[in-house]
Amino acid sequence: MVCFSSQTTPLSASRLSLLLVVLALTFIFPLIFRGNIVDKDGHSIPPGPPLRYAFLRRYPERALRAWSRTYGPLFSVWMGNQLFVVISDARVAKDLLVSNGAIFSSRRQYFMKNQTILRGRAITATAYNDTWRQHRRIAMQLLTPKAIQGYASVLDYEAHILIRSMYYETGMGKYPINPAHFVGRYALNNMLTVSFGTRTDSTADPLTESALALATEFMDLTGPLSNMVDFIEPLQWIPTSMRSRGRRLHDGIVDVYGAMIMRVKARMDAGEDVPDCLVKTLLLTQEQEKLDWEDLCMLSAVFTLGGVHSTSGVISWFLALISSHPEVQARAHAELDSVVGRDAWPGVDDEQRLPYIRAIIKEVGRAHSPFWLATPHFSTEDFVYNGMYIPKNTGLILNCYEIHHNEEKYPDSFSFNPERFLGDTLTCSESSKLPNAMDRDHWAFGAGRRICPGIHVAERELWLAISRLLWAYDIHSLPDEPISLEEYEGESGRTPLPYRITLTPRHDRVQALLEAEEEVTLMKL
Ligand code: HEM
Repeated sequence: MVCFSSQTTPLSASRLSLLLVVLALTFIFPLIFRGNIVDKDGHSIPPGPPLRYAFLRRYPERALRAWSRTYGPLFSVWMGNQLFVVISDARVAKDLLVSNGAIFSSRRQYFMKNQTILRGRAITATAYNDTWRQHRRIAMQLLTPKAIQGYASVLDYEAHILIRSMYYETGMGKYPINPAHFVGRYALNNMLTVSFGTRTDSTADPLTESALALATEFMDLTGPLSNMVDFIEPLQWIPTSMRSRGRRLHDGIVDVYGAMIMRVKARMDAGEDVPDCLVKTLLLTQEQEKLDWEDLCMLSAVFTLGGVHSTSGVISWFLALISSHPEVQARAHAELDSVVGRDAWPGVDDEQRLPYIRAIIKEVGRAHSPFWLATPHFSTEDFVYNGMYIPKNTGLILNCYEIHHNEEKYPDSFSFNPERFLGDTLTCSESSKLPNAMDRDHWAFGAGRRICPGIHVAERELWLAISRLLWAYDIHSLPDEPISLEEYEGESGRTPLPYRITLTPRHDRVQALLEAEEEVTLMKL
């Protein structure tokens, strides 16, 4: 029984320190260690590491891989007060993100990406609601296979310019180059075409230069697990440099893309025949769709933010990998010579006839996905999966790194081996709809209702660039500059570290074709 007396005795020093320790532990413990949550039927959240984390800055995919080895294909990790479950198995990914897409298709409102930079817009930052449906529907008008036919000649032309600019820039194969600039401009021009019906000859155009700089800053600031400010709320109230960078990026997007929209509007107002593009669609339907100015700016930016680094990153990885795998390259050259020959280069219609080149592209996407953690989904209802509780408002991470290194599906998964995709005749989009998750080629484009809407155009871009680079060149690394395949840069989008290669024209027909095609008619842009 506890007695209270009016006569208090002073606490001894040792009791006081014990009390302080208890108090400190009561408040600090829950900040440091994981919490368990149990539903009304006693199901616990999936197991996971004992600590809470403020951020996982460098190579988060490696930490997730190690944890999945310990805790299994569905584990949980606390980032501050935010619970994430990490999906490291294709079957679990399909069960949750695809079959239960009605529950697992929202987005967490990250402080940096969603609240500060994109302000809940630009499709990718929008919660699973009617606005998201509306914005995605508008974007899809430009991204379906049928819509792509409308600008197919421009994609073809850009692939031509890519091969030709590399040809002359290397002095017809004499000098090495860093390909990043060339593939960056290729992907940028394709996205400028789809978004604004325009292109650039030089990335030195101030607006395009700014658009590229914004895309790079976006990648740097939006890693799903890399920003402490996303997980420690008090940091959001004070003026940190991260917060200022995020705000500057938001303003930059509105200014730069706003100016680009105004250019299109001026052309339309002047009665010019502006080609079909996202911004034309937005301007023509702005009233009917009730889109405000910020909607317009964010929607017009999203293809460049999402579709440049990613596509150019895959092509950069292709060039890095192919230089270090001469046997793969020799086989690709042999296939090209026997199927399309040397008088013409491969086009879209040749895709099914060149299974090895298709396999190379899929293998690059598997071995070096630009987004190892995809873009986290967010749950909008409580759910129990295999006896494990996934509460409403949980972030779901598609751990592509681990899924792409599943030895059952991809034996010897750390080696680059296109042969594993021979016999796969489906596009990535078709493959994502296969009933058996283990049959899907890879998960680089995400999953379920949020799957990358740019998948068709990205596949077309990759095909045109990679098949023609192989047709035109012998691609080599420099003897004294080995290319690192281990290291990455960028926080949310992975690209290889800078490297140089030589591109030696494979035969005389390369120059003949590049010069003959100089007259390629570019759509009136
Ligand atoms: C190789 C190239 C590309 C890769 C690997 C890629 C990958 C991804 C991934 C992983 C996601 C998240 C999917 C999810 O939440 O499950 C995504 C979303 C998105 N991507 Fe791509 N992407 C690529 C190219 C493009 C292109 C070319 C465009 C535009 C034309 C684009 C536009 C978008 C948009 C708007 C979203 C947000 C979708 C939403 O939240 O509903 N992407 N992409």
